[in-house]
Amino acid sequence: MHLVPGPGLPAVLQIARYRFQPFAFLDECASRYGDLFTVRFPILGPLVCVSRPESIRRLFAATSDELRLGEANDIFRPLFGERSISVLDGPSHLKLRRLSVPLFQAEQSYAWTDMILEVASRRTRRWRPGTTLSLRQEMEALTLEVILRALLGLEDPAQLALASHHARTMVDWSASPFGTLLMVPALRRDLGPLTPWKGYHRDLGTLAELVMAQAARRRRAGDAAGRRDLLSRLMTVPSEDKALSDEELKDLVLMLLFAGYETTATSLCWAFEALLSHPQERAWVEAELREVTGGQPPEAGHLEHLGRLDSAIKEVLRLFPVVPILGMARRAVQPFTLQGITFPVGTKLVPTSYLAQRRADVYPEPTRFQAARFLEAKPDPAAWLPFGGGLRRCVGLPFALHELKAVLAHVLGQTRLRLVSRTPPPAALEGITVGPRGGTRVEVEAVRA
Ligand code: HEM
Repeated sequence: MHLVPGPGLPAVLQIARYRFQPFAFLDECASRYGDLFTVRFPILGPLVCVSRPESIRRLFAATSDELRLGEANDIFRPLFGERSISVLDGPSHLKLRRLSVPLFQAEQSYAWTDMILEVASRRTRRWRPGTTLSLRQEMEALTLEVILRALLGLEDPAQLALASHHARTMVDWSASPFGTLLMVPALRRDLGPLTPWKGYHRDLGTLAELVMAQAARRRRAGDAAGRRDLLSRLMTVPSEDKALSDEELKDLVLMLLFAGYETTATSLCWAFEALLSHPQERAWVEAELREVTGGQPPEAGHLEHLGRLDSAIKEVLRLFPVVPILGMARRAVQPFTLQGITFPVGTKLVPTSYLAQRRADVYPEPTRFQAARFLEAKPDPAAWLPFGGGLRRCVGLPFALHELKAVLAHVLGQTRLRLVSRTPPPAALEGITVGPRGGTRVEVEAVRA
């Protein structure tokens, strides 16, 4: 298939560069080939990376008769489930979106603030001054607990620990050096208990059983209608024609779990990397936090007054989008024209957030971390797309922004942390997201509450 130029390296070397140096790889491609180029990855094939805002606007405005993300994600079908929102297109995809988007709207997400702050406070109280810790591990444990409680209404510590264990090991399989093997169709079979396919599906199966057991408990108790966890709310959708089958319910809940915690944990790591290595920006954010909370642990009512923190979070997501390419491709189902080039049916086009968000023609001093950048300015959806856009924009966006804010408000206000390394870490693809390599190790200097 003739596409726009791109690196001539063999596909396995391109995926290796993307895995170990994703941002550097994309920067090099953009400086050599401009704002439209093709990368080639094994199994996924050629991906045309798009970073000009007018072109991204066009991708996001496309209907499912023009571009399809589910078809481009076909490879993930055996990993996420046949009925998973990420692999569907057209009416079946819209049905799941119509059901799930309202669950995460801003007012709904605010209802979880006390729970999120409680989890953050309980976990940070365990940190001991003088010790070092990996914020990646801490933030993953925190965001996993938050999503399990919000999704399944799990409160029992033993059940939470069991569900966390299986969710964590399932992601570990895909993050391990052998995880790439999950993508190779020929290896997608049971080759023994220690192989990725078997291990991944064992954990996925256990989580699926846990979800369905929780759903069965709600049905037996007949109390789903009165509960606010997302599983119960998905089980009690208002009209018959919208009701989910058990299979749809399971795949949707597992997808929300899968999509909803590592993304947030990795974004938190980038936020700590950025704020802890820019003392002036951090002091600017913390001054407002102190003024609003009086130095006390933040409460739900405080968060709406933290405009500086909102702006800093948007700036972190601009510089360090955790999903820069994989999972974002749209497959053309009819010839699709961009920048005067007509791409044939089958072309996979990717809105490339990392490059779009660092364009000098949109953002002055594009590589500088400026916490105040979005204080007055509303981001342009075609140049600020850490959550994607159009028909496929992240379902959990308001929840994720709110969780990031609550956790950062608590940790910045109630602890004193110092980055162990003074050198900014390179990015690396770990799990399903691109995060700071090395796990963001910090020394705990003080913990207040
Ligand atoms: C900082 C945290 C997060 C980031 C950066 C993020 C990013 C993304 C991105 C880039 C996409 C693809 C969008 C596209 O292709 O246009 C996506 C899709 C999705 N996200 Fe998130 N996400 C985050 C948190 C969450 C949370 C908390 C949930 C739910 C609990 C969630 C659920 C989903 C779902 C279900 C989709 C698929 C939407 C569809 O295909 O229609 N995400 N996310």
